[in-house]
Amino acid sequence: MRPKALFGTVVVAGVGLIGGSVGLGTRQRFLAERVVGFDQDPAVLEAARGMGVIDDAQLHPGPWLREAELVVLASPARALVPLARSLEPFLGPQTLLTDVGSIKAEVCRELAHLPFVGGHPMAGSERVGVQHADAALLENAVWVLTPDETTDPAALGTVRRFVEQLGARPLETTPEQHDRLVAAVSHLPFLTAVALTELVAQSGDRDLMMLLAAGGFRDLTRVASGSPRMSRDMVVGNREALRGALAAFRAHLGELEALLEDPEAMLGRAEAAKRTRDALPIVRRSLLPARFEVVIAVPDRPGELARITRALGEAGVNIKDIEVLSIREAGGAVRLAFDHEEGLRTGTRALQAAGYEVRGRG
Ligand SMILES: NC(=O)c1ccc[n+]([C@@H]2O[C@H](COP(=O)([O-])OP(=O)(O)OC[C@H]3O[C@@H](n4cnc5c(N)ncnc54)[C@H](O)[C@@H]3O)[C@@H](O)[C@H]2O)c1
Ligand SMILES: O=C(O)C(=O)C[C@]1(C(=O)O)C=C[C@@H](O)C=C1
Repeated sequence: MRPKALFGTVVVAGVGLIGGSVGLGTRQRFLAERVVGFDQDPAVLEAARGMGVIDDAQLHPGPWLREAELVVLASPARALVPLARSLEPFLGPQTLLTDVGSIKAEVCRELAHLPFVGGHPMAGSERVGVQHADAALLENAVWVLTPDETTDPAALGTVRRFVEQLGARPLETTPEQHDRLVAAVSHLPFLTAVALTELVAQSGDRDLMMLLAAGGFRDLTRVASGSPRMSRDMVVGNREALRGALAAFRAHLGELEALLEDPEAMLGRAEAAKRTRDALPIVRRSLLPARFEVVIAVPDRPGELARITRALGEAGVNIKDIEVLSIREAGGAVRLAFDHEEGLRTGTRALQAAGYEVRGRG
């Protein structure tokens, strides 16, 4: 009784923090019949399979790729184009490609001959690798899509639907506009974090400074704990836009230094900064707490919600919260939260007995 998925086979190429989160979201929300993970590291693939991030694993490109309807490229940015080139000879005529890389102009230019739609989820964490993958990372995140004049509108529509069904919010820009915007809001913050950590690491008072570092230093340097290779690729790959942002930032620092002699003017700047920071939109990652939750595939038929609640009610399981994740033509997915471990176990059994396919939020 599982509704037809959006895709047959989805391939995630590069099963790290972001690729793993895409794989988890795709599986948890029943967006594909099968998720195949492709990575250069066999240990990553083994972990991904163990965590339920992927259904199958592949270490080398090959004829298995012909089945793919969607390939999500999720390696560090400098490897994205070579990775796509290594997969290209094996792709079927129906295969659509997208990516999650932090820079867009170069990858969109180099892959313009393919059915490719550039993408970048504006979400992540300072953690590295598939073991930290979490589908909730992508929920409610702005996900930039960067079509250009070579992009097929139907391909763009398909990738937009995929992103929406993962729970993210697609937003379109050109590849060049994307790279200018993220230079200021993502890449410059990373370089600032590196500079701040260097300042402390190279100080004669390093050990004392590390002890005194409270929220200010920790919040401002958090992204320095992310994948060094991912971050290096991101800033080096966007160096032109980043140079402009760095020049502007240096000018701001210079002005602020001068205002150390002018307390009133400094107060004005601090007040303006507070207004800007406080106006950042609040991102609601998930409606429900991730503990004691399941997602079930629900066919589009009258009375389905009543069947679900009856099955759980008869098993004596209390539903703590319920959320409709996606509604597709043939049905969708519903997330259910229970009070405790026992509710989760009994609820899962009752839903399976009623014929539903149940997935954990793992
Ligand atoms: N980390 C973030 O916060 C974040 C947020 C948004 C987008 N991104 C983008 O997502 C992509 C992945 O970043 P991540 O943080 O998940 O990195 P990660 O280091 O956690 O994972 C990268 C994975 O790619 C694999 N890999 C590397 N080269 C490969 C190749 N040639 N072929 C196959 N697999 C390969 C690695 O083994 C690893 O499993 C990057 O392009 C990055 O710019 C990252
Ligand atoms: O660590 C986080 O919270 C992030 O969202 C990471 C972050 C960012 O700079 O904001 C890092 C790189 C990406 O391309 C997108 C997001």
